[in-house]
Amino acid sequence: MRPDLIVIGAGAAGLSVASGAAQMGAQVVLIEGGEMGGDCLNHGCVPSKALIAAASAAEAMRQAGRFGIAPVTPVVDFAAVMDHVAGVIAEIAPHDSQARFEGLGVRVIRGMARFTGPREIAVNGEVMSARRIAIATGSRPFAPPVPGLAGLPYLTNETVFDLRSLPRHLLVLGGGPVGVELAQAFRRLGAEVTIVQSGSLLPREDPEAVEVVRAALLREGVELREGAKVEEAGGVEGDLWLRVGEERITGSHLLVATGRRPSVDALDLAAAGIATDKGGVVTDRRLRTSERRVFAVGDVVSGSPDFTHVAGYHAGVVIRQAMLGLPARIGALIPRVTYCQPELAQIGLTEEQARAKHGRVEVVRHGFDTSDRARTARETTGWVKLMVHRGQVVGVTIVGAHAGDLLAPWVLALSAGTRLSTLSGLMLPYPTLPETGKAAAGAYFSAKLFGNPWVERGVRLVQRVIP
Ligand SMILES: Cc1cc2nc3c(=O)[nH]c(=O)nc-3n(C[C@H](O)[C@H](O)[C@H](O)COP(=O)(O)OP(=O)(O)OC[C@H]3O[C@@H](n4cnc5c(N)ncnc54)[C@H](O)[C@@H]3O)c2cc1C
Ligand SMILES: NC(=O)c1ccc[n+]([C@@H]2O[C@H](COP(=O)([O-])OP(=O)(O)OC[C@H]3O[C@@H](n4cnc5c(N)ncnc54)[C@H](O)[C@@H]3O)[C@@H](O)[C@H]2O)c1
Repeated sequence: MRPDLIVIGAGAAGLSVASGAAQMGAQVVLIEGGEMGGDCLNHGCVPSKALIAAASAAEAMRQAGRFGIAPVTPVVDFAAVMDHVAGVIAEIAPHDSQARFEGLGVRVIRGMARFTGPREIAVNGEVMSARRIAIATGSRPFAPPVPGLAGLPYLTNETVFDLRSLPRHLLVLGGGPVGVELAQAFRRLGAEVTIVQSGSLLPREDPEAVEVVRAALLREGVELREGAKVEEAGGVEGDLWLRVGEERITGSHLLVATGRRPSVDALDLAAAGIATDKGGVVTDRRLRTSERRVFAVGDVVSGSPDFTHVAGYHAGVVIRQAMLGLPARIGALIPRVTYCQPELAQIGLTEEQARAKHGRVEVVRHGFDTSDRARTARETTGWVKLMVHRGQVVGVTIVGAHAGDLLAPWVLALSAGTRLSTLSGLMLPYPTLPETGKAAAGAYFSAKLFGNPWVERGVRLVQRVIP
């Protein structure tokens, strides 16, 4: 039988394409060369957020004094923490499992796939073709060509969640989202941690928001080495070093978190005539590759940011086209959250991007220190920042506790083109954190209304005429 669709890769992107297509009645073959669930379930979002949850429980014990509860230094059973992490993965795994997909009518093949022609795939010695193919092979951690690094027993996101004992001193090479989230988590669990970052921390994010995160990391004892060019790495297991200039930065373990590279090598895309560049598979905005009936989705797409929600969104774009024959293309609005504490969330343009694109931009910032709910929880660090161009919000940055959750109404507002006046006029329950976003929207108008001589003159006039 010739299937309607072959999906290569059973991570967030491939699983979403395969389940959607199968549930719409298509004949689907899903090929996975590693673990079902891919990076997000096994080595990415799920274990990292489970570790972060354990770490924040430990930190809450240290910080309990602000509530009148005796603060304690937590006794961390690291192996038990890692059991918790593994337990969360195991709880979610059935959703991504071979059994579930077979139950949906998908033929699941465990093996590495490669192209043998434009729409022909070989796996485990079997050659098959399909009307359409989706490449969903994701990405792998990338280690920079630092002399000496390749020979060291370093960790990546693929191995760090297998640790059974807490590193004494974790060196983290790379200060992007992986580095920052894991550095803080390990520090809170009791390790010494040093981040060594070539530029500044979280370089894609609003520098003012990053400053709030930086201050929190430093306060908690994470050592930061920004602007550090690592020239050499060396040492032996348990005693490793990174050389920056004349100085050796030492630690017991090394986590390399210096970015990702698309997983394309095993696919032999040249055999299919599918174009790639160093970012991955080249697609148009409909996610079609240079071979029009072959799509690419998720991390493997060149120029697309690596997020699970992007992978899921890509799947929808492909299913609409491949299953229903409807036109669909990817949009430009991609939210993102770094789950350090305080969290850092972004949708649309940052302040710098908004100024570069629109020139005249009004920026409104409202602090959580004005939120009664934040005060009750003693979590008043951070703010909501709105970038407004001609009355329309073009970007939102939130840094603070629960920033990721607080982003949701702004994702809707920016997607729907909601006017700021609608947002400032909302009645939100008191006391809740989203009130801070509403207050930021209100501040945009109050700056124009209060103390404005024209408004004052108008009010005086109205007061004279109304009974
Ligand atoms: C530590 C960490 C934390 C993260 N946290 C978040 C987060 O909080 N939120 C978020 O949105 N994103 C997060 N991400 C990013 C997220 O994990 C990825 O964007 C997402 O997993 C991409 O899914 P994918 O399906 O494109 O690729 P993958 O999950 O990489 O899946 C690709 C699959 O294809 C298989 N494969 C590869 N080549 C072949 C082949 N030739 N034949 C057969 N199978 C093949 C692989 O084995 C793999 O299972 C995190 C990433 C990391 C590393
Ligand atoms: N919360 C989330 O949604 C989340 C969390 C983790 C990862 N992710 C995704 O995974 C992707 C990969 O994350 P990442 O943090 O590994 O990559 P990244 O590319 O975002 O950050 C890596 C950092 O390492 C630095 N770096 C590179 N080479 C270096 C060197 N030789 N020495 C010192 N520093 C160096 C870079 O300046 C960069 O800031 C992210 O871009 C993101 O899309 C998302």
